[in-house]
Amino acid sequence: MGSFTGACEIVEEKDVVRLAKHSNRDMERPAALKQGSMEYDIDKLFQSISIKPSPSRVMMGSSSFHRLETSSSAGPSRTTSPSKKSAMKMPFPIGTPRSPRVGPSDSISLKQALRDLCISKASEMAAQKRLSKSAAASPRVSEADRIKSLYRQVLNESAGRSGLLVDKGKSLVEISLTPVDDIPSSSQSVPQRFDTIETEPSNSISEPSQAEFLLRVNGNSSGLKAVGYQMLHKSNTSGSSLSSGSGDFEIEIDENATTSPPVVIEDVSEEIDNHVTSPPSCSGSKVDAEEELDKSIVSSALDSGLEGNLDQGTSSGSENRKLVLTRNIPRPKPRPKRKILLKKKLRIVVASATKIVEKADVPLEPSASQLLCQKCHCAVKSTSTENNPPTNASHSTEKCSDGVSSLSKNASPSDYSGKGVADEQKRGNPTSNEKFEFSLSSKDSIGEYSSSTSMSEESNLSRFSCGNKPHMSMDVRWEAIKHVKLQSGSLGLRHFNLLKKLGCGDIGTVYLAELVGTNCVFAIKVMDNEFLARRKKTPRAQAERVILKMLDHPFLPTLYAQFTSDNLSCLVMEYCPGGDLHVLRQKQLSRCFPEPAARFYVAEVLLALEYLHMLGVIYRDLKPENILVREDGHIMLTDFDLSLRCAVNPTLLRSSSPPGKDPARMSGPYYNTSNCIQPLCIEPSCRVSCFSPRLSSTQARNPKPRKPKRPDLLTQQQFRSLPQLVAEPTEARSNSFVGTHEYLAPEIIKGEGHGAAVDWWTFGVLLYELLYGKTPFKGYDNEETLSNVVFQSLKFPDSPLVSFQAKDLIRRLLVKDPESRLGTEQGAAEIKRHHFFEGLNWALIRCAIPPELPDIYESGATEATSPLGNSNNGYLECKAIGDHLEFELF
Ligand SMILES: Nc1ncnc2c1ncn2[C@@H]1O[C@H](COP(=O)(O)OP(=O)(O)OP(=O)(O)O)[C@@H](O)[C@H]1O
Repeated sequence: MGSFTGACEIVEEKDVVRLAKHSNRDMERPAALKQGSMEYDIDKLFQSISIKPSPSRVMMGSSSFHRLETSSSAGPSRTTSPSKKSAMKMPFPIGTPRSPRVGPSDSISLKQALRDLCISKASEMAAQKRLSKSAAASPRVSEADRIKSLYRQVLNESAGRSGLLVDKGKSLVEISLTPVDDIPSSSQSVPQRFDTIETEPSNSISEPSQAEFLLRVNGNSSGLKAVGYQMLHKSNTSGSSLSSGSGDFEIEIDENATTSPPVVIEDVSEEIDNHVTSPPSCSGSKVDAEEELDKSIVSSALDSGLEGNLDQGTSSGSENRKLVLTRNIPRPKPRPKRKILLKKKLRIVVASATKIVEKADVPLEPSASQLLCQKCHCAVKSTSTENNPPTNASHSTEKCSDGVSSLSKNASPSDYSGKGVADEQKRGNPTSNEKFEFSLSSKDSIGEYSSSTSMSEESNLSRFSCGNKPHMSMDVRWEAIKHVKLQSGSLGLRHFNLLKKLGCGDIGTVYLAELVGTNCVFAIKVMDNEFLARRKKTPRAQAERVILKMLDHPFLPTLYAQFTSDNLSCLVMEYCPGGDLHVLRQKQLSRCFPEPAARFYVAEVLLALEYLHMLGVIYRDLKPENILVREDGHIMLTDFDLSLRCAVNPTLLRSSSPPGKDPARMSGPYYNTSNCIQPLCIEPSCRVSCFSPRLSSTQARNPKPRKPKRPDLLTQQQFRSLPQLVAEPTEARSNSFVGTHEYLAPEIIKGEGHGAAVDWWTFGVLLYELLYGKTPFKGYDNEETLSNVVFQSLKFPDSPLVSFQAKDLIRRLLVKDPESRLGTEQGAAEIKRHHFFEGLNWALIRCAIPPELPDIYESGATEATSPLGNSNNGYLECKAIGDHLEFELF
């Protein structure tokens, strides 16, 4: 292009327009050219060009023109030249501008030709420019596209999840995000954030005509996303919801809720709207443009009145950061009423979430989750130290008919011996886990597993494995154990001073132990794994451990930790200083409990059994020896190695004849019609007597229908006619020969298969023993005892005097046919309704004053002997050999 002496620029369209606009000259233009068209503009431009070419120059111009034409068609040299900055700019040879009217006609035709060329070139370039503009996506276009695509994404997501209606045509979402450095890509993060909102129950979010989501998060940028999610999630779990009928949602999330005052959030949607629709000030690369957009939208929101600081790199925890999700649909100006209402609702959501965090954070530093999980993790962690992790000791679910020595109804009493069972076992019951072993005394537990409708060892446990023990959550012993674990990494026997041997059972020895450096005492059950394996009792130990992990009930033991030290499996449990009911009964005058005391104990046992059954655990080893007395005089049912785990299917019974009217079960004259078992009748007082005076016998014989004290309370009759939820393993069956001779249910002895009803049989035996000081079918020896259980009818001694109600309950429980036994059909609820428990406030029995308080064992940490120490006060049968402990377990 050096042939041209001068250069003008064909400038961009708008400049041309500007030029044309500002030209004061009266220019000729072809009539065909439309004003405002490009041709018109070029023509106008050329009118301002004065060309006076010499012939040579004309030639040159022609050749140049030719070249120009060529290049315009093919354009390799020009368009591909790297030296050209822009295809938009084309040097063009011109001379000093002169009037177009001056000059010969050839110059006019040249001018005309040039004008035509320029028009076509300009059109071409304008087209190219348009193309390149759209490809490069000018910020303004990209904003709109991006926002639209985000909106579509969001709406699609939300529509898919919560059934929100998507009005693609009208709705537009502007999403202003927190600092860009938090969010790598807005298109990635936005749906995620929105998702957290949409995880709320769909029915709680109604489609608003105008919706505005405003999340404010106080916190640093790194934690922002997680906190936001977590809190929303928690608010979800807390049952609160984001709801709006009006369309405005405002959520304030304050990470430092305790320190930061609530922030007033104002409506910024309008400002954001304005910003989005106005072109950004400048643009660099596409990414820059998007970042800029994000920043500018947020800053626009801030400028418009939002409090806070969006300093991206330097924000501190105390600074407020805002996360604005605005779903913006054209709407009338703000409606403050709605907003206030919703703000309140949503604050509740966030407040509840915050509360959870605060609560979790309070007790101990490093984190809430640590504390929350500690209660379960203490066991979990200890498990990790186990040398022998639990194996799957699942029992088959099929019914085994030959698993035990089954006694036919015609069998002679002499056949009722454990030997037969043992022989059967030896013959090889493939489903049996354990050999039958004779109990040494009629009160020793018999443990022999056969088949059963039980669950696998660890199956169904996951829901408990991370469970807390809410009723013991304030127990300092959790903290003590956690502290030791944190310090030492794991818990072991070395952390305990063994103070005293509490008792020795079939599978282990129980010690009173003090956690070193604390005043916390525990009962540690120590089991020798080798011994268990040799005696094939490992499954029993595992069963017990699994069940203990599940429990969280005031009348059942709390398992604080479990670990294996030196091949010794240890269960760290709550210590009961009151001994067991067997010992306690021996201490009573005439070796039996007064009826109120017996009623108190069996009532608590009944609640424990009910809970176990609901968990799908059939206890199977009820006896006074396994009922321990806590420090506060209440009971604790222990020893689960013979328990059976099985599935429990809660069923809703709707009976036309209320259970209380069942003639087979409830026909006794004392069967009460007013026992209060519904929570509505609970009186809100603590330390109440859980027994109220019974009806006098005349009253009882002629029970009058009682008026409910309050009209809003259901009468017992009405209550009974309501559907009843039965969550008992009523269908469970086992053929194992387990239990204690004097307590064995007839169906176990007969080997007919047994279920949860065995616990109601043993419950009857227990009540009998507590009241009479002996079991009902005790024979000269075990054989005779078993025979009596199956054949002998129930008799009551003349002394001590026991109420009719007590005898009636015992009679109904000690029904030999399990199908007719009280409790078989509806579980504990049936038994609770018996007249014997009339007036008992079941819900508050744990607050009732127990019959007696035990003498508390003074642990005396200083007197205690550590198993690793030198001194031995005679309590312990263990000694330290280096780092190892030697136990005399049995
Ligand atoms: N938490 C506890 N607090 C106080 N004493 C306890 C505790 N747990 C168990 N004991 C005592 O230890 C003795 C043996 O405990 P346990 O019954 O658990 O052993 P076991 O081997 O399972 O017995 P079993 O032969 O009945 O299966 C019990 O008689 C009881 O007196």
